[in-house]
Amino acid sequence: MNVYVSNIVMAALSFPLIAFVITIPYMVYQYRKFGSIPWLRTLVVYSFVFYLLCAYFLVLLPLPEDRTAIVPYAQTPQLVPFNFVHEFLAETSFSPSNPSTWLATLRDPYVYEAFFNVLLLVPLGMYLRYYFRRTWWQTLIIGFLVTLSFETTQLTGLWGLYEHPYRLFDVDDLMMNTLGAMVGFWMVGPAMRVLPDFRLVNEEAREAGMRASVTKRALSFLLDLLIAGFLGMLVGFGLAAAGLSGQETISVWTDRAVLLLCFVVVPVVTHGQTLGQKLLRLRIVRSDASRAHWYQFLARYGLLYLMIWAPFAALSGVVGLDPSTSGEMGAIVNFAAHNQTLLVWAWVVLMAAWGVSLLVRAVRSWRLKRPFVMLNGLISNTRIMTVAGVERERERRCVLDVADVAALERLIADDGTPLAELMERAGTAVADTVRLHVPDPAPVVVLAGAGNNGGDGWVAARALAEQDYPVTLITSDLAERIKAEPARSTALDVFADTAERDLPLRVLIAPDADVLIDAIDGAEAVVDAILGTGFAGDEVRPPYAAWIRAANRRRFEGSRGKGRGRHRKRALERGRHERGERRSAPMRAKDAPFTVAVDVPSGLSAQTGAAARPCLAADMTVTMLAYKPGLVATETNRWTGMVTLARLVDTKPYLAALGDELEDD
Ligand SMILES: NC(=O)C1=CN([C@@H]2O[C@H](COP(=O)(O)OP(=O)(O)OC[C@H]3O[C@@H](n4cnc5c(N)ncnc54)[C@H](O)[C@@H]3O)[C@@H](O)[C@H]2O)[C@H](O)CC1
Ligand SMILES: [K+]
Repeated sequence: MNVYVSNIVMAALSFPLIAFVITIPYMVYQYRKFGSIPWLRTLVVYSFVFYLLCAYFLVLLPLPEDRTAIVPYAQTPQLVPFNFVHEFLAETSFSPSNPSTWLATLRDPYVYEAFFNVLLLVPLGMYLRYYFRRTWWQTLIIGFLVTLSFETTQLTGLWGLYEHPYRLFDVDDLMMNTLGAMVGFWMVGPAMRVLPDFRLVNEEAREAGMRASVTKRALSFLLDLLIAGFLGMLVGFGLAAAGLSGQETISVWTDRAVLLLCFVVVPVVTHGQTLGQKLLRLRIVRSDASRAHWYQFLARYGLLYLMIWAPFAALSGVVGLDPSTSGEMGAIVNFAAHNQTLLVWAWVVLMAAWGVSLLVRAVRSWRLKRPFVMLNGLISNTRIMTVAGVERERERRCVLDVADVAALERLIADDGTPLAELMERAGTAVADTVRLHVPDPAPVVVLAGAGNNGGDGWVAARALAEQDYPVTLITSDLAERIKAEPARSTALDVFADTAERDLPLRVLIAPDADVLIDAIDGAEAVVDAILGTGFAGDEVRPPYAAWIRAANRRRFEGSRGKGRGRHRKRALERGRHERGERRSAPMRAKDAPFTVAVDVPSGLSAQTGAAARPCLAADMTVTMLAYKPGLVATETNRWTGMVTLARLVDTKPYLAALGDELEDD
């Protein structure tokens, strides 16, 4: 037992070293993959590393003193399966009918070693299922390979480091370890219902990763400094080889040249990325997310260099002053030389104030979730954004009026991609968004209006049902009575498909309030495909108003559970659930379904951003082809939630054509 404990203590002592080594690569990997690093993942990953360390130490330590040591019992591999059972039965006085022998059995090395061998890989099975999302057979294979790596390391005396094996290769260990991985796999199953789902954690990390956080920028800067330091070292070797190593001025200027290369030349070549930024998917752009010019990179990093270098140069100037060599500047030099302590103190205070102001701005930007802008960024009019953030910012700045979106659709259709195909892609994009936020099949309600926005909803409903999500589609009318095209033909298609392929999609036509509320109450996701760009007016007409209210009530008040239908219905009829319409934004209920609006939240004018009564509040809006003015208007994000763009096609050429067309007008 003592050996076990001391090995774990060893692991705990060496863990900080390993953590130190892996932290920068870990951060770079996470930032590249997700854009941000949730603490939960760090906890899981580092605990996993710690666990592996413990496991390997447990099977490999203690090491023999001497490379040539022969540990007798370890020399012949034990290849008989279940040998430990035979040995145990042969050597023990265990009797099932005699309780007094039970305790002794537990203390028997054959028993507790087998038990520990199972225990050893239980955590591995847990991590594999929970964090790495492996299936049972993958866990079985990985568990076996890990234990095989233990046993072969033992058999080969740490891969030849020792001349003879110093621990026994035992088939029983292989079996017990693998069993342990499987036990862990099964054990973690029930816990996964309460543990956070990492697919959602990842999704949130991706959303948060749109921001160029201070840590991410600091890390990229650190990487750049490391790269510049390394290059500087190479240049230093070069100078030494050329016999120029002693020359102070040359090395100062070569250092500056290296900095110029890393912080100005490289960004010019890469259109705004230093190597560190490239690694972390950051980019230097102008404050409006457009491409920055070379002189802006120069200004940005030149100023930073001055801000860092100048105070130190000034300080060393003051400290190095010699009053006896005073020339023309005599009076000043004399003053500085005689008041050095005072000047150094003034310098310290100034630098401290600068440091504090940096800190305050960093904390402020963190609290207010606004980007942290440094002084040199302000002056050079440059910002560091994530590559994804730049993309989004550019999309947001390319806003199309609703009429222009219609014109764009026509251009695309004329070019051979019909509206029905666009609708197919739009609906699929919405279904993909739902699947990202509700990764396992769960009830979904699709509210589909009678226009083409509703058509997108029909496609999304089918796409989700194809992935085994039980979908309830709510429509005001029979599919054949829909007037808009291609919504009508699409809806008929989906309807026929559902019956033919027996998809889990039920269609409710103009359901009464109770049925509607029950469906929404039981949903994990709601798709709002009621009204899109075709909506006009200050009021949403029935029946859609009631649908929107039901969705908002569920969002802000949570589920009322079953059996209180009449109460809910009356409350609904009295219109008491219009919190979403009030000025102050109410809190989203904890258990509210994920609500995604198709193109624009129903009741919100895509053109003006004015919210009608009622207006649906969504967690996310997937808008088609281009941003519309209403989506970027101030104060509309309480209805839209986060807005993402589904391009559907490469719109660039069409946008250019549209621009020409508009100019001609
Ligand atoms: N941009 C694209 O690439 C694509 C967009 N698509 C989707 O189509 C809608 C626009 O469809 P449209 O048929 O023009 O209009 P809507 O469906 O938004 O609405 C028409 C529908 O609404 C009713 N209505 C209007 N005002 C009111 C009101 N005040 N109260 C109640 N009802 C109202 C009207 O009677 C009609 O029935 C766009 O948003 C996209 O989602 C396509 O998928 C193709 C690709
Ligand atoms: K909508």
